[in-house]
Amino acid sequence: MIRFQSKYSCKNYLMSVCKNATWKQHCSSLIITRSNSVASSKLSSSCLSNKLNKIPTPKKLKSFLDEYIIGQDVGKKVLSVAVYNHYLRVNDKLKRTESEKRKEMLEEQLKIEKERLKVLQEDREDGGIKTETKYLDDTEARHGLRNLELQLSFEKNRFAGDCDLELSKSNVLMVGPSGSGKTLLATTLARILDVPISITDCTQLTQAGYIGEDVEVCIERLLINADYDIAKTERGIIVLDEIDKLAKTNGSPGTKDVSGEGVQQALLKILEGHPVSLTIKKPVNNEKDKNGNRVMGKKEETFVIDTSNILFILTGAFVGLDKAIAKRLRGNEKALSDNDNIDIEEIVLKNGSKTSALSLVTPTDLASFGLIPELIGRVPVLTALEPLKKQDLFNILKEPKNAILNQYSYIFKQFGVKLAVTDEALKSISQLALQNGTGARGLRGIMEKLLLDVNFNCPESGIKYVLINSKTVNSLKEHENNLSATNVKAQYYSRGQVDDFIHDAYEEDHKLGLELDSFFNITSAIEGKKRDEGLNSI
Ligand SMILES: Nc1ncnc2c1ncn2[C@@H]1O[C@H](COP(=O)(O)OP(=O)(O)OP(=O)(O)O)[C@@H](O)[C@H]1O
Repeated sequence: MIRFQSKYSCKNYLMSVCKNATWKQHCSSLIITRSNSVASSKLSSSCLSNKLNKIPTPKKLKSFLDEYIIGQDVGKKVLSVAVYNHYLRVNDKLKRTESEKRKEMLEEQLKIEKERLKVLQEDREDGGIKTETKYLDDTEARHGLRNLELQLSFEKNRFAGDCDLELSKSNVLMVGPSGSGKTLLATTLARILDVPISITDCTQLTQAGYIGEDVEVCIERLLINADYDIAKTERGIIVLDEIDKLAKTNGSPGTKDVSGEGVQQALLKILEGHPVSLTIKKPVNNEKDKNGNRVMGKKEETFVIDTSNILFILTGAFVGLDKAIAKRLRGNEKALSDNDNIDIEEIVLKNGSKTSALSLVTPTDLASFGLIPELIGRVPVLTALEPLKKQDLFNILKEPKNAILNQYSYIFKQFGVKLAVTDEALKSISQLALQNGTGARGLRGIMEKLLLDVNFNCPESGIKYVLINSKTVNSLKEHENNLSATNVKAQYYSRGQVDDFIHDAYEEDHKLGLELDSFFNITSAIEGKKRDEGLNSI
């Protein structure tokens, strides 16, 4: 913020520094109060427009993540710190640029004010005052000059001790089994920070010039998700999913690995931070067809996006990496299992605790897997997500803000059915998902199968309450290999059978029974009140 002593000096100054016409227009609309005039110049606010106003602390970020993501404590912590530091760095960079611009502006302004003071003094000596400077007196001009000098010296000393210090970029690599929450973590962070995000599947990418998508497509998607706002794009998050699929292959000598190593090479520049020029067709809806109907047209436009402030989060399951890590550690640690099953290897640490082998991943392991050292070097923050255990899967069904069970209960509520699922049933569902080895991703599929028949039967049928208990899940298990046999044994109740509904729920899940009891008590109390009020109003 720049303080000016008078509207005159402010307007004059802005006119002198602004070369482009729109700025001149802004200058004339500035509102300045004469006492302690503050020109909230749009010039400085434009510098700040791509700054995150308040970055939540790592602790706050983690507690936000806790509301949506079950387990993965280490991953959440690492990511919270990395993201916090990344945006501190982004803001610091912007503050420095802004400070440089301010210095230039203040220096220019000082020059102008000195000139003015000179003219004023000459006028006084001549005994007359020129019209254009009539409301500036000597004392005010001196005050203004002093104020500007103070501001300039503040700006000059602002980064005095740290002017050679440049914080380097910290992209993140997250390894972890499929369905453990890697993408969910990144998208939740973007939502908390209110920054745009794009997710690109690396298996679609190829080296420029070959059939497939060029690496720049990830920036193009981010730009689209940021509504073509360059400033917003430049502080967004890009997730490069399935990065492990880009591992170098030991193909026959002389053949080019255009979808593996070639893509890794192409990613280096954008990961490090470079301006990337994109020519894309931007939709414009101001075109009309020959019948006068408005149609969505497309206009080719070129955007230059600087990737230095974009946070890249690379994710991948790295199948087999856990076995390689366990093998490496076998000399000094004891690997629990040494078989080829789909379970992630666990390692017993010296202190006796167990951890997934993936959480002990090092850059060397990644290089042996097939990532090129230059890429690994550009992703200094490395973290691993743990395979989800049965209890985690159970919690995922029930606890997060966007819990799967809440989503289904809500759908059923839309067609007037109260859905209740016992804890025993949820445990059996978690067990099934664990056996499938698809992590939390499998939970939704199981729920879909389980509720298909119920969902088919209930709407507009007179059924008001549905109970899913362990018998229901067992009946699904019986039909496990038969996709057409969806006739699961759910319990259905009509409006008059609410007591049976609560009683059956109590039988398998006492807590659920209590919850239903109090739910129906409250509901009937509300209904009673509504009835009474209705009577009173008659
Ligand atoms: N830790 C978790 N807490 C809550 N929900 C989770 C968790 N992990 C996964 N989920 C659920 O599973 C779904 C799939 O998770 P996500 O896409 O994040 O997996 P991923 O690790 O990226 O898998 P992939 O490697 O296959 O892409 C999410 O939409 C979410 O509903």
